[in-house]
Amino acid sequence: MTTQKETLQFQTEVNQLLKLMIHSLYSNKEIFLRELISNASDACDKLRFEALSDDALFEGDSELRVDVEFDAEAGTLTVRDNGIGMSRDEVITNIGTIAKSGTREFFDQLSGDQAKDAKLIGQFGVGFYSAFIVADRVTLTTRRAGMGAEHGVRWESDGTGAYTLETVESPARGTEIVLHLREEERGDLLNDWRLRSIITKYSDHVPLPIRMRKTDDEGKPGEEWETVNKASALWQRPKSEITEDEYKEFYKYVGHDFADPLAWTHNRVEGRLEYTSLLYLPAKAPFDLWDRDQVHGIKLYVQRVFIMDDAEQLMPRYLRFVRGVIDSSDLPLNVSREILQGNRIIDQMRSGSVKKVLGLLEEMAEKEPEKYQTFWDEFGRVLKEGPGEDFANREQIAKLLRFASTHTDTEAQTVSLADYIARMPEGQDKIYYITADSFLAAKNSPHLELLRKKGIEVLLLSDRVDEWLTSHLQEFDGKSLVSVAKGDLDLGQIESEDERKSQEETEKAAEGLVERIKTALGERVEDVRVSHRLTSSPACIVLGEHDMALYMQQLLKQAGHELPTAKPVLEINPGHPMLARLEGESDATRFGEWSALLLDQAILAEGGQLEDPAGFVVRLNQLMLALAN
Ligand SMILES: Nc1ncnc2c1ncn2[C@@H]1O[C@H](COP(=O)(O)OP(=O)(O)OP(=O)(O)O)[C@@H](O)[C@H]1O
Repeated sequence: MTTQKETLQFQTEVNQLLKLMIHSLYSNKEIFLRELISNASDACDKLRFEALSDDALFEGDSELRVDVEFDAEAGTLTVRDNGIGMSRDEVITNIGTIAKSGTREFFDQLSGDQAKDAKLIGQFGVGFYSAFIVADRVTLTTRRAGMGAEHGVRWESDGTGAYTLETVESPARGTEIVLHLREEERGDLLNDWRLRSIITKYSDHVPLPIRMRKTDDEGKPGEEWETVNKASALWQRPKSEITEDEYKEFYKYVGHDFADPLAWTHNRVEGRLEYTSLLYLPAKAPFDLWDRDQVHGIKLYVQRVFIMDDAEQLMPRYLRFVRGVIDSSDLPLNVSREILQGNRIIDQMRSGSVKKVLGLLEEMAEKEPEKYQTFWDEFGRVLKEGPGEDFANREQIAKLLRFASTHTDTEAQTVSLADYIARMPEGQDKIYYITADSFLAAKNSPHLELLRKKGIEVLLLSDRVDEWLTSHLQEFDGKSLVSVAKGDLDLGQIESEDERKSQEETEKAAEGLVERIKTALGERVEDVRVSHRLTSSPACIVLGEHDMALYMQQLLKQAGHELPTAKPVLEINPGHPMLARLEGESDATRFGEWSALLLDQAILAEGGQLEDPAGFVVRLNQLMLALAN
């Protein structure tokens, strides 16, 4: 049975991606085979998982495999699997559109420079479309496991804008992809030896047989099939027998990555619990890393049999960049996602694996600090979610954190908490930090004035996650972390008795001014007081110790959250000429306007938003005019 052919258009992004891929990946064209085999193997894994609860899906054939064959005369190369297959709707969504999160960011970052773009595509994931690097027409025929033979689907395209779709009779479940090779590729690729060597190079470790036809004495493919790859579970082999290259290739397969991994840890745990884990750190962050709901990269196996992908129970979110496999000897083979929830074995494997990853990072930070820095630059912001998420490992994660600080005054996050403590002068017993919505806002914050003058280092935190981090990490190595923008700034022993005295005197002398400003600002402020932290700015806003930074409040409000409005405390610097001027102002209205200006600019400097920005502008203009006269 064949229905009429329907022609459908690719999503615009697919067209763009196709063009780009053909141009920038040509020099590495043979990877198309790895991509197609990888998809085929994933499809087999999916079938195995679904069949756990419905054996009938195997349709009597549970020996999952990928076959590769070619026809030199027809100029075709075929990759066939007996995996899950796709329904018509699935073909349209999976093959005609890109539904990945991070797609927009990806297109935004493209530069037109082929080498750079090739790297980006690698990170984004090349997948099925890489077939068009070598083929000028691709025919995909598929039938979903469990559906009748009449539900086969044929998809065909020349990779330029549109594809056709028709329903076909398809007795075999799974997917067959026929590549009609470009004329100039045929000589190179339609060759038994060449294809076998590509398969061994890229897919040796795929834990599923990849077969080709046995050749006769003349090197022509015959009727019988033979397995070309090792098809064994790499992670079950002894470490000493696995080469670096094998580890790297295996990573590209499990991690769906194009580039080599940054590091890995391979462990066999024996005793009460038995499992093997092979966990990788990627070198580059994928485009959807910021999506906290992004799938997780751990494949779960039970006694070498694939169970499921993206087992989120095996890695916490703050380690969602980790890729790899965990193979358990203790779980039952018919385990389901539901069983994994709250399962004791899973919990123990998870905490063991987290320890391994943190250990790997710790060792790298210690022995290869430059390499660790590249890791931090890619994934640091994700790791910062750790102390809030993983209480048990808080100390260990805290050791791995890196920050910008006033010590270097650059945006690079290179300072560890231990570095900071090692530099603390005598008398300092706290770790000072400031959070802001940009590095410059943090660096130039008026709150740092006094500390800078005294040569006290302050960590400059400007990642979104930093407020969350500091609300969960209140202590490190017995020293509390203190925001210099919140609460009373307690400098402890750093301040001398004389300084304290002179501060008290200043406060006394300014009592009258403080009262007048308080009255003028009324309900807008919680309190007005003399500042301790300012040396060159006239005023600043201070939040309660447990209040959220103004820029964060802003963000949450924009996202539709209802927040109680915490009123700020205004701190003034009576030594500043502006305050001296204010003090001399006897006109009550003018005094009120000036006080409001002082408050508004302090809010702005904190990254807050004014309730009445137009009023602020009017007041500012009046002031400028007054000065001009
Ligand atoms: N042989 C296949 N059998 C069943 N489904 C397939 C097959 N090949 C591709 N698909 C489906 O098409 C989707 C898109 O494939 P594609 O290779 O473009 O991206 P991907 O595999 O999701 O990610 P990546 O880009 O990292 O490889 C797959 O997620 C899968 O659902």
